[in-house]
Amino acid sequence: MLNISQVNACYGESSVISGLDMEVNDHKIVCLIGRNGVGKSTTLKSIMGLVNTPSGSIKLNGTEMMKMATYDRVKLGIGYVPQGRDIFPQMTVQENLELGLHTAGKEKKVPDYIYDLFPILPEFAKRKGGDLSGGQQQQLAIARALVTGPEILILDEPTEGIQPSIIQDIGRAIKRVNQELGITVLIVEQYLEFVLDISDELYIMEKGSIVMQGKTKELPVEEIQKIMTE
Ligand SMILES: Nc1ncnc2c1ncn2[C@@H]1O[C@H](COP(=O)(O)OP(=O)(O)OP(=O)(O)O)[C@@H](O)[C@H]1O
Repeated sequence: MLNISQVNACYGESSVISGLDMEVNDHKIVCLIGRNGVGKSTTLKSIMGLVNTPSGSIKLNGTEMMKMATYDRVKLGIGYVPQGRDIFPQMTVQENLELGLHTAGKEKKVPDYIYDLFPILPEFAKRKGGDLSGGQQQQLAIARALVTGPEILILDEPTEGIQPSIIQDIGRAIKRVNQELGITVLIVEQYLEFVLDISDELYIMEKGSIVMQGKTKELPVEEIQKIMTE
């Protein structure tokens, strides 16, 4: 379980997140939503140790991560796909995946289930990452995070810049990762329809704080729509 308690995060003097509390329960798909600029990406960066977090606690299965380097958080069991995906465009699909293995200090072989989840990857193994479409790059980025063998997979806006038919494929792959591999998933998203379809639990953020949370099926959709568009 991932526990975030009373976390503050800032860029220089400017505080972006204050007193944030979140729990991501094992084997669930949890989404964090909210309008542009409310602090969703900063929340994920706080979990990964990529932003200054002067106070609070972030624990994975009881282990405090606040003072850990990003590399050690990955080793502890967190896979992270940043916004924009960060694929290395000049490296091949295969090389991008091997880089993921290297990050986790794991053996040199990409597990077969990765290719089963994303069949385009073996097909395009020798293509440069930069030559793939947005949807294909997203699949590669998720696969690269999965080869580290994470307990929890964190995705920042996986549907951004991807055409609707491919969004469905990505949604299906994320559900399989969750259901078949038992990996917990935390997603930051703006695309409400996708979120309502995929998530078990939702957190809604406004100006650096959580304003609503609960089981997706039990939350008032109209109120959420209002928060997202106001
Ligand atoms: N590197 C940075 N330096 C200074 N301010 C930043 C930096 N990154 C983000 N911010 C500011 O922090 C606030 C929260 O940004 P954040 O990216 O976390 O929001 P978000 O909810 O993920 O929005 P979006 O959907 O646009 O990605 C915004 O006001 C943003 O301008």
